[in-house]
Amino acid sequence: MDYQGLLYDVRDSARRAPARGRAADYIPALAAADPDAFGMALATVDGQVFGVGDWERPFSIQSVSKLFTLALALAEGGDELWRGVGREPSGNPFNSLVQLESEHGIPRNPFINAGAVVVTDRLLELTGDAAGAVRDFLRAESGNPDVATDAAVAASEADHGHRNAALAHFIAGYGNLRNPVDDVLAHYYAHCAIAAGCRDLALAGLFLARHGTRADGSRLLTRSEAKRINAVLLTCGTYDAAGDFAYRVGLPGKSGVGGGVLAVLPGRGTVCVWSPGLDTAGNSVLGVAALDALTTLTGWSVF
Ligand SMILES: NC(=O)CC[C@H](N)C(=O)O
Repeated sequence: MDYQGLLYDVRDSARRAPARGRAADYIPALAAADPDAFGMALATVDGQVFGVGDWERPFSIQSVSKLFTLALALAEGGDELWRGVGREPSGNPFNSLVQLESEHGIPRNPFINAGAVVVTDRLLELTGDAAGAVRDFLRAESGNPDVATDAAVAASEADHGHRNAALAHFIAGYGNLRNPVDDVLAHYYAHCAIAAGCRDLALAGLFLARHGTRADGSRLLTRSEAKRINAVLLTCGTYDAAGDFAYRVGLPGKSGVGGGVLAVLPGRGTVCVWSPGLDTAGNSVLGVAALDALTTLTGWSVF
């Protein structure tokens, strides 16, 4: 398979998308990103990685981090996690408050902000350093020691984080946080504000394509846990656009408002694409277009 040629074809196809979207501006530190920038990396289960465009340039991983917090919290603490967070699509925007009250402070799934706050809380309880655990995992799997939190982005998030603070306090009001709200939010912002490139994220996501096995051959998750994370990614990983993402792309995937999307090709590899222009749901316009082109050209959808 000519992976490099495939990536060029996918990039050319994505670039024909009629719109570019807009960079997220509710986090001011992200607003200046060029909506036309584009990078893509494809990693294979044996650890080879191919790239096109700005595939090594670090960007703010934002909610792509939620995939790693979930995997690490399950690896450390097991199924007990699911007592505090559900596994159903929310059908609401990623930062919505509306379901929390009627559902008694148990967020719908780990990939909306409310759910990720709960997962961050559990990972903090289990490790003592939730953001550090995510950063260290990304470094280890990518082999890139430069993966780190961008302190300016984390501070910008905290300064404009009224919605997330409201979500976290609301959850705490129902007794579903075990650490002080401010500590949980600090770790949440710190893992969202990690800067990493498409190459790093594609390599770091490979454990999901390898059915739970890490780059060094050790096991992070059981085969069954990895399968389940892929299922939750497919149904909930792209917020209230998860149905459209399944329709167009047909892969488990996680997006972030920095413009990254990490998708899993089970048994085959991973793809990470980055372009900061977002659609109204908060997913990268060119990123989704590229993944659509990839699965259309190759037939690699899970369906
Ligand atoms: N969807 C996202 O990427 C949102 C993450 C962002 N850190 C927030 O809390 O709003």
